[in-house]
This record gives sequence, C-alpha cells and structure tokens, in this order.
Amino acid sequence: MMNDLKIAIGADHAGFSYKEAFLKSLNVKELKDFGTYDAASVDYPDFAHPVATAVENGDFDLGILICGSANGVAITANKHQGIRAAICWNEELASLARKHNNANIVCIPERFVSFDMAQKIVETFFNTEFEGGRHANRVGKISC
Ligand SMILES: O=C(CO)[C@H](O)[C@H](O)[C@H](O)COP(=O)(O)O
Repeated sequence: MMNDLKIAIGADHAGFSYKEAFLKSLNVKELKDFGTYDAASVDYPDFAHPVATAVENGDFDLGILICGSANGVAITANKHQGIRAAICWNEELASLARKHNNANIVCIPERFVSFDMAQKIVETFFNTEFEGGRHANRVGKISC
C-alpha cells in the first residue's frame, strides 16, 4: 500500500535530520522534499505551508512534517482548510489519527522520538485507513 502513495515531506532545522533519513529509507511511489535543505536555523512555516498546500491541492496523497516539538508545523498546516495535521509520538496515535480523524499530514517531534519510532509512526499512518461512519460526521463538522 505504501508503494502507491505520493508523499510530500518538509521540516525545519530541528526536523532536518529525520527528513533526510526518510528521504533515504522511505519506499513510496513519489517523495517530494519541500525543504529545509540543511541544518541552518529556519522558520517552520516556510516549509509547513508548502507541504500543506501540496496535500490540500491533491498533488500528494499524504504529508510528513517534522520539527522539534511538532507543534509549530501542526499549527501552521492546520490553518489550511483541507488539512488535518496530527501530532503523533507513537504508533497508536498514528493509527487513531487516520482511523478517527482522517488526518492527511503526520507531524513528528524529532526532539522527542527516536528515528526508529518515527519510522513506525509513518508506516502505521500510511497503512491505516479512515473508518468513516460516526467519525465522518465529526470530521465533516471541523471546518468553520
Ligand atoms: O514547534 C516548534 C516551534 O513551535 C518547533 O519545535 C521548532 O522546531 C523549534 O521551536 C525550534 O527551536 P530552536 O530553538 O530555534 O532550534
């Protein structure tokens, strides 16, 4: 299933190292890197907005955003109408973000999870489907 996905990925300097590791290890149909492109200090909205726009436009199926705490990229991405960005720090939260919230961007806090856990989070997020049903009603009420 992961092989069929087109994925947008972005990070600030605090998420740069895991982004680079994902670029080398993730087995997906397409993986587009929206930066940052080195470890110099940058501002997370400059990378979270482009990833959110790309997913919102339908150019990519799902997104990955990484920063130190994941808060900055999640807050930014969730400004976009078509985005449901979820901060995940374990596999169960990644699964619930897809099953219950139909989240389309996973936000990973590099300073608080190992890369091994980050990989498990992404694999779970990509391989879990939205359950619909009662959750569809709730997700439909999010936008204002
Ligand atoms: O969520 C964040 C900011 O709200 C991110 O964790 C940033 O990566 C973090 O703030 C960066 O901190 P730094 O001290 O500038 O490296």
